[in-house]
Amino acid sequence: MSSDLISSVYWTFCSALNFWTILALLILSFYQWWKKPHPNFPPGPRGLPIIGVLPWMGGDPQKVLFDWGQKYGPVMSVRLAGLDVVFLNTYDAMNTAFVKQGDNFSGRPELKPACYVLGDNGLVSSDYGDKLFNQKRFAMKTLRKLGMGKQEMENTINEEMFHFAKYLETKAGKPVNLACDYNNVTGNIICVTAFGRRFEYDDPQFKYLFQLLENEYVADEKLLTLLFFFYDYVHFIPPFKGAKERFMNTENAILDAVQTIIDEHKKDFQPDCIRDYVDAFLYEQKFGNEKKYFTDKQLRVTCRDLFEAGTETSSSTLAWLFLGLLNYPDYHKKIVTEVDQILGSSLNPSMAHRLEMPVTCAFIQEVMRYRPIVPNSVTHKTTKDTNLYGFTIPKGTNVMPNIYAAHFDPLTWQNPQQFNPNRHIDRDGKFVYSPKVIPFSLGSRACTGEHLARMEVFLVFVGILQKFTIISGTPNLPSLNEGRFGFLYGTKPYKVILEIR
Ligand code: HEM
Repeated sequence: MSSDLISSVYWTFCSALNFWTILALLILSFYQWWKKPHPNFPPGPRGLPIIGVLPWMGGDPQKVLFDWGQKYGPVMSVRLAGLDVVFLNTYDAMNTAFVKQGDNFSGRPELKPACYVLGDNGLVSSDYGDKLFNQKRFAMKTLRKLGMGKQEMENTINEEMFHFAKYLETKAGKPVNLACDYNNVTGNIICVTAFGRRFEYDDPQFKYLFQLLENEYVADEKLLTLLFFFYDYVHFIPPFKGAKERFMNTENAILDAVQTIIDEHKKDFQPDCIRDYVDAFLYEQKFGNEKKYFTDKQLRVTCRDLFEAGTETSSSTLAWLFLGLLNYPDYHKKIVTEVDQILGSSLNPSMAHRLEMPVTCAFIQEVMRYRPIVPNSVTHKTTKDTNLYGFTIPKGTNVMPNIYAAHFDPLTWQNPQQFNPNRHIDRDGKFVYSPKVIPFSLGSRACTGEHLARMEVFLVFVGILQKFTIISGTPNLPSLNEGRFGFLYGTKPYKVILEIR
C-alpha cells in the first residue's frame, strides 16, 4: 500500500471518528438539557444545551429571574448550565419550604472551591445535621450572652459609633466615599464580639483584614467567582483558574489572620473569665459535653464566617440607606427632624427610641425591601425527596430563596416598584413591622446575626445623622435602581460631604 493510501484511510477514519464523537456529544448534551431531575419537577426556562440560561444572566440577573418568576409562578426551576436550580419566588413559597418543611430544605450544597478551604465547617457552608444544630445553638446562645439583642450590645455599638464619629470628623467638608469606611464600625463590632477587642482604624492587622474582604466582595471578578462556585469543571480554564486562585488565597489569608488571634487567646485563656466568642468556644472544647463538634478548624471557620457575614452585609445596608436619603430629600428632612426631636444632640441612640421614630423605621424597612443586599440569599439544598406546591423536588437539589422577587411580588405589595416608606406607616402614624420583608431569609438557615445587624443598622444610621449633616458629593448621584452585582448587591460608588452639626 502506498503511503498516500495509508494517509487517506487514516484521515477518513479520523473524520468519521470526529463526526461520531461530535454527534455523540451533541446527543448527550441535548439529552442532558432535555432531561429533568424528575418528570414532576417545577417548570421554568431551560435556555440552551450545555450553557442553559447563562447568556441571560449577564445584565441584571435579579430582574431576569423576577420576570421568569412572574411567568412560571412561585416555584420555578432554572437550568444554570448543567445544574437545575429551584427558585422560590414568593414569601409564601419560602415560608412553606424553609419554615413549614425546614428539615427538608435546609441543607447546603458543596460549593467548590469554598469546600476546599472551609470543609464542612463553620456556620454558613455547613450541611444540615447534628453538627450544624449544635453549632448554631451554641452560636445563638453565645451571641445572646455577649449582648446580642440587649443593652450591652447597644453600649458596644454606641461606643464604636463614638470612635467612628471622631474618624468621620477628619473627613468632614470634602467629598468622600464611605462605602468601605462603614466596615470600620461593623467590623469592630464583630471583633469585639468574637475576639474581645476593637482595633484602631489604622491598625495594620485590621486594615489587612479589610483589604482581604474588599478583594473578595468588591473585586471585579465576582461573576467569574460565582460561576466557579457552581461549576467545578471550569477551574482549569484560564480566567476561572486565576479567579479561583485569588479567591482561595484570600480565604486562606483571612483564616490565617483569624488563627493568629485565636492562638493569642489560647495563651491567656482563663475558664472563669469568658471574654468573647473565642473564649466561649475554647471553654466548650476543654470542658463541654460535645467536644467532638468543637474542633480548632470549626472555631477558625466560624470566626471567619462571623467576620465575613457580619461586616460587609451591614455596611452595604448602611450605604443603601444613605443613598436613599440623598435620593429622597423629603424623607431625609423628616428623619433628621425625628432624630433631633427624640435624640437631640447628646442622647445616645437606643433601640427603644424606635417606637418614637416611625419614619426612620419605615425608611429602613423600605430600603431593606427595595434593595435586599443578598437578593438570592445563600443556596440551600434539599435533604430528601420532597414535595412543594405539588411539584417533586428530589434530594440534593439546589434551592435558592429569591428574596428580591418576594420583595417585589405584586400580590403582596401595592406598586412594588415604587420606593415608598409610607407603606410601612399606619393611619395613626405608627410604624408597622412587616414579617414579609425578609432580607435575612427565613427558617433554620436564616441569618444568625439578624438581631445584631438590625441593631447596628439602626444605631449607626441615626448616630451619624445625629452628628453630621449629609450632602451629596457626587454630581451624578446614582438612583436606588442602580447597583453593583457580586456576592452582595451593593450601591454604585457615590460620595457624600459631611458637615459637623
Ligand atoms: C444587614 C445585614 C445582614 C444581612 C442582610 C444578612 C443576610 C443573610 C442571609 C440572607 C443569609 C442566608 C440565609 C439563608 O441561607 O437562607 C445569612 C446567613 C448568615 N448570616 Fe447574615 N446578614 C446580615 C448580617 C449578619 C451579621 C451581622 C452576622 C454576624 C453575627 C451574620 C451572620 C450570618 C451567618 C453566620 C449566616 C449563616 C447561617 C446559616 O447558614 O445557618 N449576618 N445572612
